[in-house]
Formats: sequence, C-alpha cells, structure tokens
Amino acid sequence: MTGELSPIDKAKFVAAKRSVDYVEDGMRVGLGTGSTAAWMVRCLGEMVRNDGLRIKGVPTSTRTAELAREVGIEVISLDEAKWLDVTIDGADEFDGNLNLIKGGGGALLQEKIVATASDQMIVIADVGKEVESLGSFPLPVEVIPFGWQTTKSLVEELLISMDVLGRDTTLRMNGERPFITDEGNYIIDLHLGRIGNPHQLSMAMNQMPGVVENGLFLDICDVVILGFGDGRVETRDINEGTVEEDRLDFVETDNLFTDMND
Ligand SMILES: O=C(CO)[C@H](O)[C@H](O)COP(=O)(O)O
Repeated sequence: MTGELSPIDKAKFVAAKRSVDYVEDGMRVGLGTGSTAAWMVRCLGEMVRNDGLRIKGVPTSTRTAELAREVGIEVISLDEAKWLDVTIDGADEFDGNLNLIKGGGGALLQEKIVATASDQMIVIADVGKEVESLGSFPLPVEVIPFGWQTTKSLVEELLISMDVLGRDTTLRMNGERPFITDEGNYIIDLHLGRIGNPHQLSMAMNQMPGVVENGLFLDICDVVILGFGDGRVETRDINEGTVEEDRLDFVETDNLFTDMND
C-alpha cells in the first residue's frame, strides 16, 4: 500500500508516524482532523491494537471520531477528559514562530478548543506547509448562518480598515449549498495573500458579532514535525529550534492500511 503513496502522502505519513512517539501509555490525546491527522490516528490505532497502548482520544470532528473508533481508539468527549496531555493535528500553513493557519478541512473551532486545552500541541505537516508569513492559504472564519452576508460585509470592512493586502472573501460551498461545520455554522474564506499582524487581525475578527472563531492558531503550537517525500522528518521545537532527524522507513503493515482498502 505504501508503495502507491505519492511523495506528498509519504511526507504526511512519516510526519504522522514520528508524532506518535510523543504519545505514552495512559495519555489523553487530542486527535486532529485532515489527511495528515488521519495517518496519525491510524498509527495510534495500530499501537493500541498491536502493542496494548492505552489512551483516550478526544476527536476534533465527527469524521475523526469515526476513524478513531474504527481503528480501536477509545473515544471520549473533551468534557469527560477535561484536559489533555497532547494534541496532534495537521495545519494548512505554519511560519517560523510556529503560528498556524488551520481550518482547510472546516474543523477549526473544535481543533482550537482541543489544542488550547492541551499541555502540548504537535503539528504534523508536509514540507509544502512551511511559509515565511501566513496568508497565502485562505484564512477560514467560522460564522453563524444568521445574517452571514452582513457578517461577511463587516469582515470586508475590517480588512479595509486594517489595510490588509487581499480583501476577497468567499463563502465556502459544498456543491450547490454552503459548507456546514460540525457546529452547524458557515465558513467564510479570506483570500489575504499576506497577514502582516496576525495577532491584531485574529483579535479584531473574533470581536465581531456573528464570528465564532478564525483559523489563526497563534502561540498554541509547541512542535512542528515536518515530513519530506523521501521519508525524512525534521522536528521544529518552539524552545529548542530545529532538531534534524533521520529518514523513517515506510512500514508495510496490513493493520495500518486494512480499512483503506475496503
Ligand atoms: O485544519 C485542518 C482541518 O480543519 C487540517 O489540519 C488542515 O486543513 C490540513 O489538512 P491536511 O492534513 O489534509 O493537509
């Protein structure tokens, strides 16, 4: 199965594979959303089934909850867990300060709540996610459906008042209908190009009525594990800087990939 992976999927896989080294027996683990996080959930499931690892997982979306249960991870709610030892999640972009844009998969609200309620947030990413400054990836903003067009106009006015480079905003669609988040909200994507002051933007955005949360994850991430298509992984630690790592071998395990072939 791994032989068929594209370089980008190999990069995601090796980052995910390395990230589960941070998970220890008895931990409460936040489980992120997206294709990279799905590899991590599969790796953890394999450790639960094969090595007897005992963890409780708090998923950040309904699709991650389904996958976690499928691979044998005990799933609990954040309210049951109260606080987490570690959260492992993907990202759409990260910069040199390990600040992130997330929400490409539409799960930013639960992802931010879960990451914030964790002792440590580890981000797993392929090398294409590294940027000098955030903003090339459209910034998702979750808004309540009531009056969303007014909220969208107010967001555009805010961008003008803040002199943000790009001001194009689009309602995220799922075919003909608006994309609906797990909380029943809409997402407005902001095509900004470059975000000069992410802290200021994030704070101003979240003060707007109708806005529930935005996809800027600032000062939350502790470690980024970066995967490369040739199997190399590099760890960026907010305290220790870059830690070079070796190449990881791709491990052919029926267990890991069984349900992908169904
Ligand atoms: O924020 C997210 C979902 O809301 C994802 O972590 C982000 O979109 C990265 O996804 P992928 O690992 O599939 O590239």
